[in-house]
Amino acid sequence: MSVTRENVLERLARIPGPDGRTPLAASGVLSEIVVHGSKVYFSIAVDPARAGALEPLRKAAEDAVKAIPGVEGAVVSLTADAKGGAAAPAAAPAARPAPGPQQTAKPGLPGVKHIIAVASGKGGVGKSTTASNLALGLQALGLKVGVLDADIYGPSMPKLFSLKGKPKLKSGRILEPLDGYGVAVMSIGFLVDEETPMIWRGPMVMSAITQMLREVDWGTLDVLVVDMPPGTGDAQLTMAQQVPLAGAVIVSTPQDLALIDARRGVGMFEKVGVPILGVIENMSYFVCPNCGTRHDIFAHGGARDEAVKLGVPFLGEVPLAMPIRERADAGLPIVVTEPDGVHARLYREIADKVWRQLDSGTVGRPAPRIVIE
Ligand SMILES: Nc1ncnc2c1ncn2[C@@H]1O[C@H](COP(=O)(O)OP(=O)(O)OP(=O)(O)O)[C@@H](O)[C@H]1O
Repeated sequence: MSVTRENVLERLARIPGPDGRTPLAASGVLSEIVVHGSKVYFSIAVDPARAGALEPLRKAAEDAVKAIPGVEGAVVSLTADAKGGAAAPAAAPAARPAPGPQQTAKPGLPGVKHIIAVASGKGGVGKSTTASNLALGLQALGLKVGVLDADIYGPSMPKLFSLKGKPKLKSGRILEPLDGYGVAVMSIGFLVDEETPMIWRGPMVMSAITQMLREVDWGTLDVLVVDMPPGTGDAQLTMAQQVPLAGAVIVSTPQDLALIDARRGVGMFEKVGVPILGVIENMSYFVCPNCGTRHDIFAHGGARDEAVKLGVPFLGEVPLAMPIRERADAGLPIVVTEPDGVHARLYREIADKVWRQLDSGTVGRPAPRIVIE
């Protein structure tokens, strides 16, 4: 028998919702219900302050759905609703600037000092490669670092950190991150088959991210780097709103089209009050490995100009270089496997600029321009 959304709602009508009276199915807190073959996925939006108390409700809903004939698996998670987020206790990192106009106070992660996003307006600009090398660059500064692969549609961290296998369950629902060159890594790629991510949409994406953020034992971290899904659509906006971000790094290539998207990325974070830590120009130029001649294939310098125009810091240029691609694709990130090379140095310098802002609490403010009259 094939399972339908109605079967699921019928079961959920028998369980009292978060107020203890209204049936869960009618309480207006359910996300879209996704039925994929014999598996069912949905989330329940709750006030984060009540998340612990409502865990039995989550479990009851999951068990009820699993009991439907034909259902082989169900994943039900609690997700923070916007109203609840605003009422949540203010445990955000100390260095965090005052929330912007549309930003709500989101509970921070215990033990994690700063959470930063690495984002791009469009796909394929090297966001994940940059995120992994930035994380390792921060580690090279002597910091404790984690990476959360939130690119739910195309998780790359398992490959970039050469990690396979499933995270161990620590206690209850809490997972242990995997260790990639000393960095704590969590990715949806560790948890689901390659085929599965495509069905995660809208609220489901948020629910998966919330779980990976809050139900993982991150330990003590100076920085948690979140590799965002590319683009500036609803999923990205929701994530930027829900994750307690100290700031965002935007990766762009220098072409006009990529820059338009990068500008949208900056706009998206600013809209939700997340400061921009800066822009990185990736694939900025190409140095011929044979003759050493430099070629500005994509019209170099566009991202620096754009950063100046937008009034956000410019963090640095990373060239289009075969060793970066070869090592990234082989799971041997250049910052750790060629630490004395010119590329590792570039990433460390970028990491240093990011860390200085986080550590000094001057996030998102560009360096003052010195004018000589
Ligand atoms: N500076 C660079 N020099 C050479 N190759 C690079 C550089 N940065 C990234 N690449 C390569 O470009 C490809 C895309 O990079 P990556 O997967 O990091 O991009 P992305 O923006 O995260 O993509 P997606 O949006 O698809 O997740 C990879 O093969 C990667 O090795």
